[in-house]
Amino acid sequence: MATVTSHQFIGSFASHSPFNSKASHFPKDSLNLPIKFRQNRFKIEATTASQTPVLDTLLSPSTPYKKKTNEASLILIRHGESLWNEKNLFTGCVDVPLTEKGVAEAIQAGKRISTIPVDLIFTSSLIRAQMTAMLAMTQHRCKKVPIILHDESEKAQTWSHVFSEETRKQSIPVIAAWQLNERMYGELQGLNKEETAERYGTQQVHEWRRSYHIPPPKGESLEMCAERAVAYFEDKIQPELALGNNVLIAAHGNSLRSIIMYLDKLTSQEVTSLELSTGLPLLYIFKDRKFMRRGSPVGPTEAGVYAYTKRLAQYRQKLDETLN
Ligand SMILES: O=C(O)[C@@H](CO)OP(=O)(O)O
Repeated sequence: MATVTSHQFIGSFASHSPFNSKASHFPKDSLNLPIKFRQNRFKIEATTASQTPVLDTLLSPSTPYKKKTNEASLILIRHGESLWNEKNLFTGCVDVPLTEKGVAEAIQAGKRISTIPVDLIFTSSLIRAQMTAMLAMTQHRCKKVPIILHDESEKAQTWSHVFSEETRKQSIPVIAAWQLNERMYGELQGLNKEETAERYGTQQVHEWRRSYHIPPPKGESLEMCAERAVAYFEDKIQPELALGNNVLIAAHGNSLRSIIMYLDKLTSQEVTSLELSTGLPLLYIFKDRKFMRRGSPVGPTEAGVYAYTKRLAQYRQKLDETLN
């Protein structure tokens, strides 16, 4: 698989959001995704001169453009409870914020990962995932500032330029990608889950919610969701891990289920029983091109999580030395 440096990668992100004005003019395919994105699924786009300033702004020379190690951490966090989780409504791609409980969950998740290295953050384009990533990072002991990249236009790049090298070093780039969005729930969006089960039957609704192949009415099946979320992971996130960059992904129940299915090599049958709690971080180590699941870095198991790799233990020791 082709790899791409952080530099190329972030430069190529600008044109990938169907929610930006440029992208909305592209013709759509049967999934209502702009055809351009499907055709480019495995293609890494070259960086153009006009796409570089945001990257120059946010990635300092100390940020690795070249491989520095064969090991990297990958943290996955499902967003904290949203206002529609609280109301038990199908949410999908509807963009609703976190509840107070969701905010607390995101902060708690941040405490759990506060000594795991993070060089790069990916979120979906939905506010609940972005809030979760940002709130979690307020707890990180590295004290770096997560900064959302805005390269949807040349003006957005220029106007968000940071002029201090020192400040850049204290920043973590955040890339928002629609491909990591929650599965599009079609005509179920906004409906109450319990009422929908009463109307269509528990079995039918369970199949819509958890089966791999069966889509909800006019929505995406997990398989369709995986097609864009896993493709994005393989094309854009995995190359960063391969370069030794530590990555945090804040996304959604189903986009993360599809990514975990890929990481853990689950079958379409096994994934039906995979449930993710809101605000619970999961840690993977990417080493020698393999993903090793390390569970959730929390309380009693924390020592175990750190014991898994020398590199994590060293990072933590360095934080202790700097901050104590
Ligand atoms: O409503 C949704 O978008 C999702 C996640 O909250 O629901 P489900 O649990 O059915 O996948």
